Amino acid sequence: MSSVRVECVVSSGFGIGESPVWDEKEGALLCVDIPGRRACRWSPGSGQLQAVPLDAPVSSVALWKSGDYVVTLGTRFAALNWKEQQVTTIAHVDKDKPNNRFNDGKVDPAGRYFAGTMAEEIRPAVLERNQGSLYTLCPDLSVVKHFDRVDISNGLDWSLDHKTFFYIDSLSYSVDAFDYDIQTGKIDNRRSVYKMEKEESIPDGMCIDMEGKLWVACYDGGRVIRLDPETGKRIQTVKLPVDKTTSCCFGGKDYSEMYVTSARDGMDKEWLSRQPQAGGIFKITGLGVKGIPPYAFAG
Ligand SMILES: O=C(O)[C@H](O)[C@@H](O)[C@H](O)[C@H](O)CO
Ligand SMILES: [Zn+2]
Repeated sequence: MSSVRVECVVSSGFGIGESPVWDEKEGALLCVDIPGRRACRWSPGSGQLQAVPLDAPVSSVALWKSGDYVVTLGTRFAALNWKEQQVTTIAHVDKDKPNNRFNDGKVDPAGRYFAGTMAEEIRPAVLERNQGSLYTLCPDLSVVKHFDRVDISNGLDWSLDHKTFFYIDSLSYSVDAFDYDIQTGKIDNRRSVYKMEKEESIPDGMCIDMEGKLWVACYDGGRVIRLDPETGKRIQTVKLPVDKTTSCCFGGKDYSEMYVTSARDGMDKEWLSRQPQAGGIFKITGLGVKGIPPYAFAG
């Protein structure tokens, strides 16, 4: 058994840190601060955290074949030119729902950008229910809506054979699977593959490893858990020193390290004084399993 080590690598408090993505070309970790309205890039070499301020809550960031990034910003899909700090709107969703915003998003193995929406929260996990939908931004820049009546659209990833799409609507306390058609990007046959245990609290961001197992960040659970979607069993738990763990991805050399984002919003003074690293970014080493590189938007 390798020895698992958890280290706080960025302590500058993210309101809600989210959407960690390893940018291999830059050797850096991308992520966002949703209420802080900034897209961030952290370089392990220099330890430098760069940030691009944006004009709306930014909930996910993805690589783009063009060399720019794509982000979900408010209820828009947008292009982000990092160097020029310039944002261009690509498409607009939920136009009839002014209180909505995008939440988590990720690119599928064919280069489609999947992202879902939710009503803005009154406080963590408290919001108007059923307001969200799941969307895809296709490489031809058209948008497809898969379904609505989502509470908090969250973690997503695809099986290694691309035949299954995994998805989390946080307030269902379940990790779900759909049949996935990589040719068309269509999803079908929804079922639950894991029900959260009480102490695991709310399922949030998620990623898959090289063995096809799922890692889920547990919001208010202070941990990431490794699940076998075939058996529906939890295989491993890694605890973190903060309760509001929001998402995870693999990165670093050969995708052998895991990065975990966290949030500090919704914590009072006393809670924050017990968990001063809340809102930080954590690196986990020694997991003994690697991840896979993120896909880039093909538009
Ligand atoms: O990180 C996210 O995905 C949301 O934007 C957060 O708001 C939390 O998930 C939510 O509060 C937990 O239920
Ligand atoms: Zn999330």
